[in-house]
This record gives sequence, C-alpha cells and structure tokens, in this order.
Amino acid sequence: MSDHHAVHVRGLRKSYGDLHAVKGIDLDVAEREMFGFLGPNGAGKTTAIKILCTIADATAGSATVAGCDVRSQRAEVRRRIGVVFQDPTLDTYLTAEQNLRFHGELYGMPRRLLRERITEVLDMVGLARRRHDIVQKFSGGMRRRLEIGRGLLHAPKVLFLDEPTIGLDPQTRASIWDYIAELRGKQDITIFVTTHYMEEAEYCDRIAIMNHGEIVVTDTPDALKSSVGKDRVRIRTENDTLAIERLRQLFQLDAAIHDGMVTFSVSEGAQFVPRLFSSLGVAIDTVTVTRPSLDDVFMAYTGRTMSDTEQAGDPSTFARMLAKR
Ligand SMILES: Nc1ncnc2c1ncn2[C@@H]1O[C@H](COP(=O)(O)OP(=O)(O)OP(=O)(O)O)[C@@H](O)[C@H]1O
Repeated sequence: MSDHHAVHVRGLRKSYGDLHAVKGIDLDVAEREMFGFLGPNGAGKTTAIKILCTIADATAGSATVAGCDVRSQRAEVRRRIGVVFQDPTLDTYLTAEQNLRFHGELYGMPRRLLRERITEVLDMVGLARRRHDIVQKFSGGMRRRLEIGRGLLHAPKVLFLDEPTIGLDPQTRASIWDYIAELRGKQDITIFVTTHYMEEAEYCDRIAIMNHGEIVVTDTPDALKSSVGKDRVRIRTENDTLAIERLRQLFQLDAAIHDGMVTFSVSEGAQFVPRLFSSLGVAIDTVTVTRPSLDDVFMAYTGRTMSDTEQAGDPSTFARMLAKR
C-alpha cells in the first residue's frame, strides 16, 4: 500500500534509446527510514532518483513519493520532497541566508515562516554563525551542508540526497554523515540517499544494491553482511597449538596461525566470543572479530568489487565526463 510508504515503486523503467538505464525496479521505503541506493557509476541510481523527484519521466512503471504519484501529481510531489543533487547549485556570490531565502521564495513560503525556518536549518547544519557570509568563502563540506539545509527548508517529507559526499575528503564526508544521521533524530523525515562509497551505506537502515539498472538485493547492512559469509575471529593465546587443537575438538572449527594470531571463521563471531572464553581452557590475551564488509556483499551479489567496476572505466561514465566538458 503506497499510503504507508514514503516511496513506493513498481516496475520502473527508463530507457535512453537502446540504453536501458533502469530495468524495471520495485522498491518500498518506509516512512522515517534512511534508505541507501548503492552501486557503481552508471548503475542507474541518479536516473531512478530523477524519476522519483519528477525531473525525468519513466519509460514504464509507477511510483509514488509521500503518497503522491510522480506522473500525475508532480506539483504535490515537489512540495513534499527536498533534493540535493551531485552538482552544486548554490549561488556562491550570495550569503548563506540569501541562498536559503531565494529558495524559500521560490516555494512560496510566507515571509515570517521563512525567517524562522532559515534560522532553524542553519542551526541544524551547523552554519548559524556563517549566516551572513558569502558562500564563496565556504569550504566544500560547508557548502554541502548548506545545500542539505536548503533541501530541508520547506520541511519536506522525503529528502533525496544524490551522492551527498562526492568529491569531499574522508573527514568531511564523515561529518556530513553525522549531520544526516542527526537530522533523523530531529525531523520527521524519510531520507533516500545514493552513494558509491561502501562504508557510507553502513549509515542506512536498509540498502538496495543496484547494478546495470537492476536492484540485485535489498536488506539491512547487517543482514546483507551475514548473508555472504562468516565473521573472522583472531585470538592471541598463551598456547596457540593447544588453542587450535581445542577449537577443533570443542567447536569443530578449522583454525590456523596468520600474522602471529590464531585465526578462524565462524557465524555470529561476537556471540561466539563469550563461549570461547568460557570453554577454550587456554588463556586468551586478545581477540578481534571482523565482520564481512559491504565490499564482500557487493562482490557476492554482482561478481565484482566496487573498485573493479570503477577501474574498468565504465564507458558511459567516460562519455558523460566528455559531455560535461
Ligand atoms: N540523459 C541521458 N541520456 C543518455 N544516457 C543517460 C542519460 N542519463 C544517464 N544516462 C545513462 O544511464 C545510465 C545510468 O546512469 P545514472 O547516472 O543513472 O547512473 P548512476 O548509478 O547514478 O551513476 P553515478 O554514480 O555516476 O551518478 C548510464 O549508462 C548513463 O550513461
């Protein structure tokens, strides 16, 4: 039922001539969920988001956003969404406040409400003290935060963020995600975000992995990681040979020494550790548990790693780069 979903998509397709960018995807995003669209360049993420934001028309299929049909209720959808796209769209010669005011006026927000909301969102994205500074003086991270604030100005039900951290350094990326995560605590909002950074998908409640225009799997990051394999446990013990022997006897686990530590794979590693301590009968000095990464997940579902797909030089991406020049 679309009424109970912030985003409800069935059989969505988009073709550019012979190129099938989105090949009939189904998707449900719950209200207040942080939902991630993950995939390499050219997977079709931006195309799908553009359709949901009413910027592009679908070739086939249906979609509702905040309960409104993206085809027949465009204006209603637009009023209910906030959008932050990859390409910066701030007026750098205007101040932070002027950028926000301009946007609010475009949305026909009443003057008093607009003044209050500008104060609120600048506070929310940590730019209250830079309100009257021109954007030209802002760092990349500050600009992106201002764009996110602008996307929130008219109190949207659903916020779409297309690669919100692209081109930013790792530290700034982490701080942008902190702001996004904080937002959820403060606002009654659904966040739909695309990224091709695996580690960023960890922030999402659920993620859909998109590849070649199709959604190959949708689940929570934890469930996806559990689905692809076991955790790796490494222990340093008083007597490694005995520890290996006991692991085999007690738990039927095949352990070996790697980098000076007894290493083995087991499901639910964190839950296994207490049993290990209580039953092994060999003193353990240190223990580390490593979960499978989302890179492992991507590999399992697509047969290649994210970096493989980027290094292979997706010709469509290259064509777009040329087109942008
Ligand atoms: N306007 C367009 N005309 C023709 N082809 C397009 C157009 N927009 C996108 N494409 C193609 O559709 C495919 C999907 O592109 P899309 O931008 O949706 O991918 P993406 O997953 O968002 O990638 P990125 O991470 O690079 O943004 C690509 O092959 C791309 O070249």
